[in-house]
Amino acid sequence: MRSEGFVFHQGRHRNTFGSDETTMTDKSRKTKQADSKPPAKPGKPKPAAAKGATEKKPAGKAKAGSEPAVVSPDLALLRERIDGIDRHIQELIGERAQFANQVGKAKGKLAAAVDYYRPEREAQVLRRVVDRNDGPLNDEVLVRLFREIMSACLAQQEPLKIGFLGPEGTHSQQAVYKHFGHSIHGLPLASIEEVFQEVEAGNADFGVVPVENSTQGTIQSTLDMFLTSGLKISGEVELRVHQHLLSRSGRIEDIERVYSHPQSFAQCKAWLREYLPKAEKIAVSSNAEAARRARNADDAAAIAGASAGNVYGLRTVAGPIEDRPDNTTRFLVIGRELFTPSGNDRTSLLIFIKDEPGALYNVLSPFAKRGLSMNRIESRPGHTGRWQYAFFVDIGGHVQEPAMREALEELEELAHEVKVLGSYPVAIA
Ligand SMILES: O=C(O)C(=O)C[C@]1(C(=O)O)C=C[C@@H](O)C=C1
Repeated sequence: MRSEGFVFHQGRHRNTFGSDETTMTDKSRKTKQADSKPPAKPGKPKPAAAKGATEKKPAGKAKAGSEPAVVSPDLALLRERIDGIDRHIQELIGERAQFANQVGKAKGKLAAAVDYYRPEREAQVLRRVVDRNDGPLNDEVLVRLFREIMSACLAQQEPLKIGFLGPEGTHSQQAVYKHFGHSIHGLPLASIEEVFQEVEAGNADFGVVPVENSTQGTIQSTLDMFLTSGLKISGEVELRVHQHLLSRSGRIEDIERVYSHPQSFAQCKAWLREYLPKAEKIAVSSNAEAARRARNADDAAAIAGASAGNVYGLRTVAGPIEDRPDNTTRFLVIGRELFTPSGNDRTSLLIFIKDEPGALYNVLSPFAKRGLSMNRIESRPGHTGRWQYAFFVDIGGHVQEPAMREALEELEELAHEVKVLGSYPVAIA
Protein backbone atom coordinates (compact mmCIF):
# COMPACT_ATOMS: atom_id res chain seq x y z
CA MET A 1 0.00 0.00 0.00
CA ARG A 2 1.16 3.49 -0.73
CA SER A 3 2.28 5.35 2.36
CA GLU A 4 4.02 8.33 0.77
CA GLY A 5 4.58 10.02 -2.55
CA PHE A 6 1.35 12.01 -2.95
CA VAL A 7 0.58 15.44 -1.65
CA PHE A 8 -2.57 17.23 -0.70
CA HIS A 9 -2.84 20.47 -2.65
CA GLN A 10 -4.39 23.73 -1.71
CA GLY A 11 -4.29 25.92 -4.80
CA ARG A 12 -5.45 25.45 -8.35
CA HIS A 13 -2.86 23.26 -10.00
CA ARG A 14 -0.64 24.65 -12.69
CA ASN A 15 -0.44 23.48 -16.24
CA THR A 16 1.99 20.57 -16.20
CA PHE A 17 2.16 19.99 -19.95
CA GLY A 18 3.85 16.67 -20.46
CA SER A 19 5.51 16.68 -17.07
CA ASP A 20 3.21 14.17 -15.42
CA GLU A 21 3.47 11.65 -18.19
CA THR A 22 6.75 9.82 -18.64
CA THR A 23 7.63 6.43 -19.95
CA MET A 24 9.32 3.41 -18.50
CA THR A 25 12.05 2.29 -20.85
CA ASP A 26 15.06 0.68 -19.19
CA LYS A 27 17.26 3.57 -20.21
CA SER A 28 14.83 6.11 -18.81
CA ARG A 29 14.78 4.38 -15.46
CA LYS A 30 18.55 4.85 -15.26
CA THR A 31 18.46 8.58 -15.81
CA LYS A 32 17.30 10.82 -13.02
CA GLN A 33 13.79 11.96 -13.82
CA ALA A 34 12.63 15.26 -12.54
CA ASP A 35 9.24 14.58 -14.08
CA SER A 36 8.69 11.07 -12.73
CA LYS A 37 8.92 12.16 -9.12
CA PRO A 38 5.93 13.17 -7.03
CA PRO A 39 4.98 16.83 -7.57
CA ALA A 40 7.82 18.98 -6.35
CA LYS A 41 7.50 22.23 -4.47
CA PRO A 42 7.72 25.23 -6.77
CA GLY A 43 11.30 26.41 -7.06
CA LYS A 44 13.54 28.52 -9.24
CA PRO A 45 14.85 26.70 -12.32
CA LYS A 46 18.61 26.12 -12.33
CA PRO A 47 20.27 27.05 -15.63
CA ALA A 48 22.84 24.56 -16.90
CA ALA A 49 26.30 26.17 -16.81
CA ALA A 50 27.48 27.33 -20.22
CA LYS A 51 30.94 26.19 -21.23
CA GLY A 52 33.68 28.57 -20.15
CA ALA A 53 31.43 30.75 -18.02
CA THR A 54 31.03 30.69 -14.28
CA GLU A 55 27.99 32.18 -12.67
CA LYS A 56 28.49 34.49 -9.73
CA LYS A 57 25.69 35.45 -7.42
CA PRO A 58 24.30 38.82 -8.46
CA ALA A 59 25.11 41.58 -6.00
CA GLY A 60 22.29 42.75 -3.78
CA LYS A 61 19.30 40.85 -2.51
CA ALA A 62 16.41 40.22 -4.88
CA LYS A 63 12.87 39.30 -3.96
CA ALA A 64 11.83 35.81 -5.06
CA GLY A 65 10.76 35.99 -8.71
CA SER A 66 12.32 39.40 -9.38
CA GLU A 67 15.81 40.60 -10.33
CA PRO A 68 18.02 43.41 -9.16
CA ALA A 69 17.73 46.57 -11.25
CA VAL A 70 21.28 46.06 -12.58
CA VAL A 71 21.83 42.60 -14.00
CA SER A 72 25.33 41.27 -13.24
CA PRO A 73 27.74 41.08 -16.21
CA ASP A 74 27.95 37.29 -15.83
CA LEU A 75 24.22 36.87 -16.07
CA ALA A 76 24.07 39.17 -19.09
CA LEU A 77 26.85 37.16 -20.76
CA LEU A 78 25.08 33.88 -20.14
CA ARG A 79 21.88 35.27 -21.62
CA GLU A 80 23.76 36.55 -24.64
CA ARG A 81 25.03 33.04 -25.21
CA ILE A 82 21.53 31.63 -24.87
CA ASP A 83 20.24 34.22 -27.35
CA GLY A 84 22.92 33.20 -29.83
CA ILE A 85 22.13 29.52 -29.40
CA ASP A 86 18.40 30.21 -29.81
CA ARG A 87 19.08 32.04 -33.09
CA HIS A 88 21.12 29.09 -34.26
CA ILE A 89 18.50 26.53 -33.20
CA GLN A 90 15.80 28.52 -34.96
CA GLU A 91 17.80 28.70 -38.19
CA LEU A 92 18.46 24.97 -38.04
CA ILE A 93 14.81 24.14 -37.37
CA GLY A 94 13.84 26.27 -40.38
CA GLU A 95 16.45 24.52 -42.50
CA ARG A 96 15.27 21.12 -41.30
CA ALA A 97 11.66 22.01 -42.13
CA GLN A 98 12.72 22.95 -45.67
CA PHE A 99 14.48 19.61 -46.15
CA ALA A 100 11.48 17.74 -44.72
CA ASN A 101 9.36 19.60 -47.26
CA GLN A 102 11.68 18.51 -50.04
CA VAL A 103 11.50 14.91 -48.78
CA GLY A 104 7.71 15.26 -48.97
CA LYS A 105 7.96 16.46 -52.58
CA ALA A 106 10.37 13.62 -53.41
CA LYS A 107 7.67 11.17 -52.33
CA GLY A 108 5.66 12.43 -55.32
CA LYS A 109 2.12 13.73 -55.47
CA LEU A 110 0.39 11.75 -52.78
CA ALA A 111 -3.29 11.67 -51.97
CA ALA A 112 -3.28 12.67 -48.30
CA ALA A 113 -1.17 13.66 -45.27
CA VAL A 114 -1.17 10.09 -44.04
CA ASP A 115 0.79 9.03 -47.14
CA TYR A 116 3.73 11.22 -46.09
CA TYR A 117 3.90 9.78 -42.58
CA ARG A 118 6.75 7.32 -41.94
CA PRO A 119 6.69 5.92 -38.37
CA GLU A 120 9.71 3.70 -39.02
CA ARG A 121 11.81 6.71 -40.08
CA GLU A 122 10.62 8.72 -37.06
CA ALA A 123 11.59 5.85 -34.76
CA GLN A 124 15.08 5.77 -36.28
CA VAL A 125 15.50 9.53 -35.85
CA LEU A 126 14.40 9.32 -32.20
CA ARG A 127 16.61 6.34 -31.41
CA ARG A 128 19.57 8.33 -32.67
CA VAL A 129 18.55 11.21 -30.39
CA VAL A 130 18.59 8.81 -27.43
CA ASP A 131 21.91 7.25 -28.47
CA ARG A 132 23.54 10.67 -28.79
CA ASN A 133 22.20 11.97 -25.50
CA ASP A 134 24.87 12.79 -22.93
CA GLY A 135 22.62 14.98 -20.79
CA PRO A 136 21.90 17.17 -18.96
CA LEU A 137 18.37 16.79 -20.38
CA ASN A 138 16.99 13.27 -20.07
CA ASP A 139 15.91 11.02 -22.95
CA GLU A 140 12.19 11.67 -22.51
CA VAL A 141 12.63 15.40 -22.71
CA LEU A 142 14.82 15.26 -25.82
CA VAL A 143 12.56 12.73 -27.54
CA ARG A 144 9.59 14.98 -26.80
CA LEU A 145 11.33 18.00 -28.34
CA PHE A 146 12.36 16.11 -31.48
CA ARG A 147 8.89 14.56 -31.77
CA GLU A 148 7.45 18.07 -31.83
CA ILE A 149 9.90 19.16 -34.52
CA MET A 150 9.01 16.18 -36.72
CA SER A 151 5.33 16.71 -36.01
CA ALA A 152 5.61 20.32 -37.21
CA CYS A 153 7.67 19.28 -40.25
CA LEU A 154 5.08 16.70 -41.30
CA ALA A 155 2.18 19.11 -40.71
CA GLN A 156 3.64 21.33 -43.47
CA GLN A 157 1.89 18.91 -45.86
CA GLU A 158 -1.30 18.73 -43.75
CA PRO A 159 -1.81 17.75 -40.07
CA LEU A 160 -2.62 14.12 -39.41
CA LYS A 161 -6.11 13.41 -38.05
CA ILE A 162 -5.87 11.24 -34.93
CA GLY A 163 -8.88 9.65 -33.19
CA PHE A 164 -8.78 8.88 -29.46
CA LEU A 165 -11.10 8.14 -26.55
CA GLY A 166 -12.33 11.57 -25.53
CA PRO A 167 -13.40 13.96 -24.26
CA GLU A 168 -10.48 16.42 -24.12
CA GLY A 169 -8.09 15.74 -21.26
CA THR A 170 -7.99 11.92 -21.26
CA HIS A 171 -4.81 9.93 -20.87
CA SER A 172 -5.48 8.73 -24.42
CA GLN A 173 -5.11 12.33 -25.60
CA GLN A 174 -1.78 12.54 -23.74
CA ALA A 175 -0.69 9.36 -25.53
CA VAL A 176 -1.66 10.93 -28.88
CA TYR A 177 0.52 13.98 -28.20
CA LYS A 178 3.34 11.82 -26.94
CA HIS A 179 3.39 9.76 -30.14
CA PHE A 180 2.44 12.30 -32.81
CA GLY A 181 3.40 15.64 -31.21
CA HIS A 182 1.01 18.58 -31.06
CA SER A 183 0.90 19.50 -34.76
CA ILE A 184 -2.00 17.17 -35.41
CA HIS A 185 -5.75 17.43 -35.57
CA GLY A 186 -7.13 15.44 -32.61
CA LEU A 187 -10.56 13.84 -32.84
CA PRO A 188 -12.01 13.06 -29.38
CA LEU A 189 -14.45 10.14 -29.79
CA ALA A 190 -17.04 8.54 -27.53
CA SER A 191 -15.70 4.98 -27.35
CA ILE A 192 -12.83 2.70 -28.33
CA GLU A 193 -15.19 1.11 -30.87
CA GLU A 194 -15.75 4.51 -32.46
CA VAL A 195 -12.00 5.06 -32.71
CA PHE A 196 -11.76 1.86 -34.77
CA GLN A 197 -14.77 2.84 -36.88
CA GLU A 198 -13.49 6.34 -37.70
CA VAL A 199 -10.09 4.99 -38.79
CA GLU A 200 -11.78 2.26 -40.86
CA ALA A 201 -14.02 4.85 -42.52
CA GLY A 202 -11.00 7.08 -43.32
CA ASN A 203 -12.28 10.00 -41.20
CA ALA A 204 -9.22 9.60 -38.99
CA ASP A 205 -5.75 8.74 -40.32
CA PHE A 206 -4.84 6.87 -37.14
CA GLY A 207 -6.39 6.02 -33.80
CA VAL A 208 -4.77 5.60 -30.39
CA VAL A 209 -6.34 3.02 -28.06
CA PRO A 210 -5.29 1.71 -24.62
CA VAL A 211 -4.42 -1.99 -24.58
CA GLU A 212 -2.93 -2.77 -21.17
CA ASN A 213 -2.10 -1.22 -17.83
CA SER A 214 0.75 -2.33 -15.59
CA THR A 215 -1.52 -2.36 -12.53
CA GLN A 216 -4.81 -3.51 -14.02
CA GLY A 217 -3.85 -5.75 -16.94
CA THR A 218 -5.45 -6.00 -20.36
CA ILE A 219 -8.16 -3.76 -21.73
CA GLN A 220 -10.28 -6.56 -23.13
CA SER A 221 -12.55 -4.35 -25.22
CA THR A 222 -9.58 -3.18 -27.30
CA LEU A 223 -8.30 -6.70 -27.92
CA ASP A 224 -11.76 -7.89 -28.90
CA MET A 225 -12.01 -5.19 -31.57
CA PHE A 226 -9.09 -6.83 -33.40
CA LEU A 227 -11.05 -10.07 -33.74
CA THR A 228 -13.18 -8.50 -36.44
CA SER A 229 -11.34 -5.33 -37.51
CA GLY A 230 -9.05 -5.24 -40.53
CA LEU A 231 -6.98 -2.37 -39.10
CA LYS A 232 -3.23 -2.67 -38.59
CA ILE A 233 -1.15 -1.69 -35.58
CA SER A 234 1.45 0.87 -36.65
CA GLY A 235 2.91 1.88 -33.30
CA GLU A 236 2.86 1.62 -29.52
CA VAL A 237 3.08 4.28 -26.82
CA GLU A 238 3.91 3.78 -23.16
CA LEU A 239 2.62 6.46 -20.84
CA ARG A 240 3.33 6.81 -17.13
CA VAL A 241 -0.13 7.43 -15.75
CA HIS A 242 -0.53 9.61 -12.68
CA GLN A 243 -3.98 9.93 -11.15
CA HIS A 244 -5.14 12.95 -9.17
CA LEU A 245 -8.15 13.66 -7.02
CA LEU A 246 -9.71 16.80 -8.51
CA SER A 247 -12.62 18.90 -7.31
CA ARG A 248 -14.18 22.34 -7.65
CA SER A 249 -13.47 23.40 -4.07
CA GLY A 250 -10.18 21.56 -3.62
CA ARG A 251 -11.24 20.47 -0.09
CA ILE A 252 -11.26 16.77 0.73
CA GLU A 253 -13.77 17.27 3.56
CA ASP A 254 -16.45 18.39 1.02
CA ILE A 255 -16.28 15.21 -1.05
CA GLU A 256 -19.20 12.79 -0.87
CA ARG A 257 -18.96 11.18 -4.32
CA VAL A 258 -16.13 10.42 -6.68
CA TYR A 259 -16.42 9.93 -10.44
CA SER A 260 -13.89 7.99 -12.50
CA HIS A 261 -13.31 5.28 -15.07
CA PRO A 262 -13.40 1.77 -13.52
CA GLN A 263 -9.71 1.23 -14.45
CA SER A 264 -8.71 4.37 -12.55
CA PHE A 265 -10.74 3.40 -9.49
CA ALA A 266 -8.90 0.09 -9.53
CA GLN A 267 -5.53 1.86 -9.80
CA CYS A 268 -6.30 3.98 -6.70
CA LYS A 269 -8.13 1.36 -4.59
CA ALA A 270 -5.84 1.49 -1.54
CA TRP A 271 -5.69 5.27 -1.51
CA LEU A 272 -9.47 5.58 -1.67
CA ARG A 273 -9.92 3.01 1.08
CA GLU A 274 -7.61 4.99 3.32
CA TYR A 275 -8.69 8.57 2.61
CA LEU A 276 -12.25 8.45 1.22
CA PRO A 277 -13.72 5.19 2.50
CA LYS A 278 -17.25 6.59 2.78
CA ALA A 279 -17.50 8.49 -0.51
CA GLU A 280 -19.78 7.04 -3.18
CA LYS A 281 -17.78 5.77 -6.21
CA ILE A 282 -19.50 6.37 -9.54
CA ALA A 283 -18.04 4.73 -12.68
CA VAL A 284 -18.16 6.75 -15.92
CA SER A 285 -16.85 6.24 -19.47
CA SER A 286 -13.58 8.16 -19.11
CA ASN A 287 -11.58 10.16 -16.57
CA ALA A 288 -12.17 13.35 -18.50
CA GLU A 289 -15.91 12.67 -18.37
CA ALA A 290 -15.49 12.27 -14.58
CA ALA A 291 -13.79 15.68 -14.43
CA ARG A 292 -16.55 17.21 -16.56
CA ARG A 293 -19.18 15.97 -14.09
CA ALA A 294 -17.22 16.97 -10.99
CA ARG A 295 -17.05 20.61 -12.05
CA ASN A 296 -20.76 21.07 -11.32
CA ALA A 297 -20.85 20.45 -7.55
CA ASP A 298 -18.72 21.05 -4.47
CA ASP A 299 -19.44 17.63 -2.98
CA ALA A 300 -18.20 15.81 -6.10
CA ALA A 301 -14.66 14.92 -7.16
CA ALA A 302 -13.00 13.11 -10.04
CA ILE A 303 -10.02 10.83 -10.30
CA ALA A 304 -8.25 11.84 -13.50
CA GLY A 305 -4.99 13.03 -14.98
CA ALA A 306 -3.73 16.55 -14.31
CA SER A 307 -4.59 17.65 -17.85
CA ALA A 308 -8.29 16.89 -17.26
CA GLY A 309 -8.10 19.21 -14.23
CA ASN A 310 -6.73 21.96 -16.48
CA VAL A 311 -9.37 21.42 -19.16
CA TYR A 312 -12.29 21.48 -16.68
CA GLY A 313 -10.93 24.08 -14.26
CA LEU A 314 -10.69 21.83 -11.19
CA ARG A 315 -8.40 22.09 -8.22
CA THR A 316 -6.08 19.27 -7.21
CA VAL A 317 -7.10 17.86 -3.83
CA ALA A 318 -4.37 15.21 -3.78
CA GLY A 319 -2.02 13.58 -6.19
CA PRO A 320 -0.50 11.47 -7.45
CA ILE A 321 -2.75 8.91 -5.77
CA GLU A 322 -2.23 5.72 -7.81
CA ASP A 323 -1.34 2.77 -5.57
CA ARG A 324 1.67 1.78 -7.67
CA PRO A 325 4.13 4.53 -8.53
CA ASP A 326 5.18 2.78 -11.77
CA ASN A 327 1.60 2.74 -13.07
CA THR A 328 1.99 2.68 -16.88
CA THR A 329 -0.51 2.28 -19.69
CA ARG A 330 0.43 0.92 -23.09
CA PHE A 331 -1.49 2.27 -26.07
CA LEU A 332 -1.59 0.99 -29.66
CA VAL A 333 -1.64 3.18 -32.74
CA ILE A 334 -4.07 1.76 -35.30
CA GLY A 335 -4.08 2.59 -38.98
CA ARG A 336 -4.94 1.11 -42.35
CA GLU A 337 -1.52 -0.09 -43.51
CA LEU A 338 1.64 -1.93 -42.54
CA PHE A 339 4.92 0.01 -42.54
CA THR A 340 8.44 -1.19 -43.31
CA PRO A 341 10.98 -2.25 -40.62
CA SER A 342 12.60 0.36 -38.38
CA GLY A 343 15.34 -1.95 -37.08
CA ASN A 344 13.76 -2.60 -33.66
CA ASP A 345 10.19 -3.77 -34.17
CA ARG A 346 7.49 -5.84 -32.61
CA THR A 347 4.89 -7.96 -34.40
CA SER A 348 1.42 -8.55 -32.99
CA LEU A 349 -0.40 -11.67 -34.13
CA LEU A 350 -3.84 -13.08 -33.56
CA ILE A 351 -3.65 -16.86 -33.67
CA PHE A 352 -6.70 -19.10 -33.70
CA ILE A 353 -5.48 -22.52 -32.59
CA LYS A 354 -6.80 -25.92 -33.58
CA ASP A 355 -8.83 -27.70 -30.94
CA GLU A 356 -6.27 -30.45 -30.25
CA PRO A 357 -3.71 -31.43 -27.58
CA GLY A 358 -0.47 -29.44 -27.65
CA ALA A 359 -1.93 -26.87 -30.04
CA LEU A 360 -0.56 -23.84 -28.19
CA TYR A 361 2.89 -25.38 -27.81
CA ASN A 362 2.92 -26.16 -31.53
CA VAL A 363 2.05 -22.66 -32.67
CA LEU A 364 4.72 -21.04 -30.53
CA SER A 365 7.55 -23.37 -31.51
CA PRO A 366 8.28 -21.78 -34.95
CA PHE A 367 9.25 -18.57 -33.13
CA ALA A 368 11.20 -20.21 -30.30
CA LYS A 369 13.17 -22.30 -32.85
CA ARG A 370 14.36 -19.13 -34.58
CA GLY A 371 15.24 -17.26 -31.40
CA LEU A 372 12.36 -14.81 -31.82
CA SER A 373 11.27 -13.72 -28.38
CA MET A 374 7.66 -13.61 -27.26
CA ASN A 375 6.85 -10.60 -25.06
CA ARG A 376 3.22 -11.23 -24.40
CA ILE A 377 0.47 -13.79 -24.80
CA GLU A 378 -3.18 -13.26 -24.00
CA SER A 379 -6.08 -15.58 -24.68
CA ARG A 380 -9.61 -14.47 -25.55
CA PRO A 381 -12.72 -16.39 -26.54
CA GLY A 382 -12.44 -16.59 -30.32
CA HIS A 383 -16.01 -15.47 -31.14
CA THR A 384 -16.03 -18.04 -33.94
CA GLY A 385 -18.17 -20.66 -32.25
CA ARG A 386 -16.13 -23.57 -33.53
CA TRP A 387 -12.73 -22.60 -32.18
CA GLN A 388 -12.44 -22.00 -28.49
CA TYR A 389 -9.59 -19.53 -28.14
CA ALA A 390 -7.82 -16.79 -29.97
CA PHE A 391 -4.32 -15.90 -28.75
CA PHE A 392 -2.91 -12.39 -28.98
CA VAL A 393 0.84 -12.77 -29.21
CA ASP A 394 3.60 -10.14 -29.40
CA ILE A 395 6.91 -11.27 -30.93
CA GLY A 396 10.16 -9.34 -31.33
CA GLY A 397 10.85 -8.65 -35.04
CA HIS A 398 9.12 -7.49 -38.24
CA VAL A 399 7.08 -9.54 -40.72
CA GLN A 400 9.36 -8.42 -43.56
CA GLU A 401 12.44 -9.88 -41.85
CA PRO A 402 13.46 -13.38 -43.03
CA ALA A 403 13.29 -15.19 -39.65
CA MET A 404 9.81 -13.87 -38.91
CA ARG A 405 8.63 -14.61 -42.46
CA GLU A 406 9.79 -18.23 -42.21
CA ALA A 407 8.23 -18.65 -38.76
CA LEU A 408 4.92 -17.32 -40.06
CA GLU A 409 4.98 -19.69 -43.04
CA GLU A 410 5.46 -22.61 -40.64
CA LEU A 411 2.77 -21.28 -38.33
CA GLU A 412 0.21 -21.17 -41.17
CA GLU A 413 0.40 -24.98 -41.30
CA LEU A 414 0.00 -25.43 -37.55
CA ALA A 415 -2.72 -22.95 -36.63
CA HIS A 416 -6.34 -22.82 -37.65
CA GLU A 417 -5.97 -19.18 -38.69
CA VAL A 418 -3.32 -16.45 -38.31
CA LYS A 419 -3.92 -12.74 -38.58
CA VAL A 420 -0.98 -10.30 -38.62
CA LEU A 421 -2.21 -7.31 -36.62
CA GLY A 422 0.89 -5.26 -37.34
CA SER A 423 4.67 -4.86 -37.22
CA TYR A 424 5.71 -1.58 -35.64
CA PRO A 425 8.62 0.18 -33.89
CA VAL A 426 9.10 -0.65 -30.21
CA ALA A 427 8.09 2.34 -28.07
CA ILE A 428 10.85 4.91 -27.60
CA ALA A 429 11.33 6.79 -24.33
O1 LIG B 1 11.87 11.24 -43.78
C1 LIG B 1 10.73 11.45 -44.19
O2 LIG B 1 10.13 10.60 -44.90
C2 LIG B 1 10.04 12.70 -43.85
O3 LIG B 1 8.95 12.94 -44.36
C3 LIG B 1 10.65 13.63 -42.87
C4 LIG B 1 10.13 13.41 -41.46
C5 LIG B 1 11.04 14.24 -40.52
O4 LIG B 1 10.65 15.33 -40.15
O5 LIG B 1 12.12 13.76 -40.20
C6 LIG B 1 8.74 13.86 -41.37
C7 LIG B 1 7.68 13.01 -41.37
C8 LIG B 1 7.82 11.56 -41.47
O6 LIG B 1 6.84 10.91 -40.70
C9 LIG B 1 9.17 11.12 -41.16
C10 LIG B 1 10.23 11.97 -41.10
